[in-house]
Amino acid sequence: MIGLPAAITTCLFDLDGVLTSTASLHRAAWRRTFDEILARHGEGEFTDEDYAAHVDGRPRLDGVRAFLASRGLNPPEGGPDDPPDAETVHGIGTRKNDLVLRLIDEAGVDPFPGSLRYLRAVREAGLAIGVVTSSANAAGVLDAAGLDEFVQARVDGVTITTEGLRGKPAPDSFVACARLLGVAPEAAAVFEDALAGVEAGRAGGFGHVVGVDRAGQPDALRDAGADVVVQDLADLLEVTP
Ligand SMILES: O=P(O)(O)OC[C@H]1O[C@@H](O)[C@H](O)[C@@H](O)[C@@H]1O
Repeated sequence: MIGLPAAITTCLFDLDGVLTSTASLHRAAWRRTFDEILARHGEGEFTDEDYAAHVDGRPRLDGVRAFLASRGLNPPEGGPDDPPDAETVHGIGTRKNDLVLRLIDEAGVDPFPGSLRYLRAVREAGLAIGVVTSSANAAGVLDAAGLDEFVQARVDGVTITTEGLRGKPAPDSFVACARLLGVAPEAAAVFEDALAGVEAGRAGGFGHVVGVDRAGQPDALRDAGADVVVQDLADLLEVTP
């Protein structure tokens, strides 16, 4: 019993905040990075609402552009070789990445216990498993969390850049992972904690979209297109669809 419609043969999981608790580390690193910029421009602090609306679930540089634009700030693009102190989109992204890698290193990476139980149940039920994340750090996080053994296909921030995919909330990364696993979107379920990710699942025509509410925003997840909202993936083990 995995709490999914019978037509679903494949599960596509977001990583940070769905399988691992690293979402809070990303949010903390973004907050520190942006607060320093905002203070210099006389702007109010970066809030959880800012994170949910502009940054969560999106590729790194999209998050930099979208959030700063929401405060009327539009730094130059710069390039991937910009140093972390450069006031460019790339420099700011690198600054945040240095910070999040340090936080991940200090805190370590653990899967949510309920997510681990759910992954085991999904595998036992014979469904395919993919991971779809905007993070370019996914390989290291999956390895540190000990989750590699479950993952049959992965589309991450590196794939998004090298293949020129549009990031969430566009459905491209989920569609690419479904294609890698050889299934149509209607046969796949999407599991997401970010509003942008839920929107991507809905936009891609996926068969079932599960919103995972880690931030106290069940209504917003439903409004973004979640078919069902749970607090923890293990809640689905109790559900009769
Ligand atoms: O900076 P990274 O590791 O490539 O991650 C990009 C984004 O990945 C998403 O999974 C997170 O929700 C975002 O907070 C993060 O900004």
